[in-house]
Amino acid sequence: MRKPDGKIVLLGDMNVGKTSLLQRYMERRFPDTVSTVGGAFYLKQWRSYNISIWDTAGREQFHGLGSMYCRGAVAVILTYDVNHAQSLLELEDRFLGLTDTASADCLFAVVGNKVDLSEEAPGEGGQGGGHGPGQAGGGGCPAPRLSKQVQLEDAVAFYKKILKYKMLDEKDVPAAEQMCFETSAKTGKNVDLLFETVFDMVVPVILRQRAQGPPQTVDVASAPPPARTRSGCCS
Ligand SMILES: Nc1nc2c(ncn2[C@@H]2O[C@H](COP(=O)(O)OP(=O)(O)OP(=O)(O)O)[C@@H](O)[C@H]2O)c(=O)[nH]1
Ligand SMILES: [Mg+2]
Repeated sequence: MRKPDGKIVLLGDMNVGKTSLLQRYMERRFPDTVSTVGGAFYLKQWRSYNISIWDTAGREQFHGLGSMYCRGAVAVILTYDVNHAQSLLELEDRFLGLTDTASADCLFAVVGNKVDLSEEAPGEGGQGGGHGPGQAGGGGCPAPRLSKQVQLEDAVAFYKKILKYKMLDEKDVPAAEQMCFETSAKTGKNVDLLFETVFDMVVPVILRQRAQGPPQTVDVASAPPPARTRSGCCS
C-alpha cells in the first residue's frame, strides 16, 4: 500500500454521526452503524494525493486513543450533533486537547451533523439516532421535529476558540465561514462539500510539508493497532 501523503481525523462525541458521514461520502449510502471500537480508516485518492481519513470512537473508554490517531494529522474534523448542545461543549472540553499531536499547520473543520432531524416537516422524520427529545412519536401521531440546539454562529464561535487555543492568527488560516459546516449524513446534505473543501485545503499543507524536509506523512503500517480496524475501499 502506498504511504498516505496526509492524514485527516474525525473526532467527536459518540453518536454524533462520524462513521455515518464517512460512509455517506465514501460509499454513497447511509447504512446502519454500530458504535465504533478503536478506530478505522479509509483511503481517498484526491488528485495525485493519497489521503487517509480516520474515523475514531467517541466513546469515553476509547478517549485515550484519540491523540494517537491525531499524530501528524493535516486536518481534524471536529463533529457535533446540531440537536444536542452538549456534543459541541464536549468538543471543547474533551476533544480539542487530543489535537495537540497533530501537525503544526493542521487545519480544523467544525461540523454540525443531523440537520435533517430539525429540518424535516412534521410527520416525515424524527427517527434515526438523535440524542434529544421529540423522537417518541408513536401512536400514529406526526413525528415532532427536534429543536435545533446549536446554531451555525455557535460553531463559528467555537472555531475562533480553536484558533485561540492553537495561538493562530485568523488571517493565517481559512475563515470560520469556510470551515464550519452543517451536514446530514442521512440526506447527504453538504457532505461532499465538507470533505472536498477539506481535501482541497490540505493539498497546500502537504506540499508545504514536503518542501520543508522530512515528510510528516503517516505510515498506516506503523500506526497504533486499533482494537478493531475496518479498512474501506479506496475511491
Ligand atoms: N437522522 C440522522 N441520523 C444520523 C445522521 N448521522 C448519523 N445518524 C444516526 O446516528 C447514530 C450514530 O451514528 P454514527 O455514525 O454511528 O455515530 P458516531 O459518531 O460514529 O458514533 P461513535 O462511533 O460511537 O463515536 C446512528 O443511528 C446513525 O444512523 C444524520 O445525519 N441524520
Ligand atoms: Mg462511529
